[in-house]
Amino acid sequence: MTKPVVHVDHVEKIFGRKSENSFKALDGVSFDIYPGEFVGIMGPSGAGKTTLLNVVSTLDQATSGKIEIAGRDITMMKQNELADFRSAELGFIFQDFNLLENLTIYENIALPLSLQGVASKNIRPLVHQVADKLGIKSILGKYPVAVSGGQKQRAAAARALVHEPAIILADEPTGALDSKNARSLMETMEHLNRHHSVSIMLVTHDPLSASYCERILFIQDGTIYKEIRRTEDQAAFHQQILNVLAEFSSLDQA
Ligand SMILES: Nc1ncnc2c1ncn2[C@@H]1O[C@H](COP(=O)(O)OP(=O)(O)OP(=O)(O)O)[C@@H](O)[C@H]1O
Repeated sequence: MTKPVVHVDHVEKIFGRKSENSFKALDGVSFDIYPGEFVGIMGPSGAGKTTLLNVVSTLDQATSGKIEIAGRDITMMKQNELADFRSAELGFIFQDFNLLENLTIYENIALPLSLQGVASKNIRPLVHQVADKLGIKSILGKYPVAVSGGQKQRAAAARALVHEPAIILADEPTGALDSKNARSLMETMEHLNRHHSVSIMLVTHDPLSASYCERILFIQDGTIYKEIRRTEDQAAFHQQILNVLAEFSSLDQA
């Protein structure tokens, strides 16, 4: 049987030490993401989405439970091991692009490889290949200030992918884009997932972005409230997502 690329097992995250001030942001969350899956994480504000992304991405530590990525238990790793693991196995796409302004788009995309000590002659074909996949070959020599928001986010996606990580972790990647660029980025992510088997975990508030996923986990009060899978076309899935979000707002009003 295929092993999951992300295995989250009864994870808890408690903020604060003293019992009167402590807050359980994740309360026994378990799920798997299999290689080549495109999974969305949704839920109301304060539900625990960012906390979940932070513990899966090794940026924060779970209080208890186990998280395995690409078969390695990240909850047992030391800080220096985690840094190496993160740069080899994870690709990040954030809302605000996080491109370095004083590096060209080429240099930004090459960064994860340079940090891993890949020789520059080997970097060039890899950057060109990923830029080609994302349709940004023509802007490789430009600086971030000289390209559009949509191109910046494609460059950030290329940087996340260039070292072929086990999984891409995306946090509101369309949050700073207009609707045309948002749609285009999501179509590209869907293409990368379907045709290049890139595994993606996407945290988003946006039902339209989420409708590009194959499966959505809805989080409420630190637990998985519901899981839905795309079985029909995207428009029907979009409607299904809106229906679950409506359940949340009726819970809020109850
Ligand atoms: N460092 C912290 N210390 C204490 N409580 C925290 C901390 N970080 C988050 N929380 C609390 O944990 C809960 C979950 O927060 P989290 O940021 O994961 O929610 P979210 O679902 O990502 O929300 P949003 O959609 O608004 O970004 C919230 O109640 C938040 O106040």
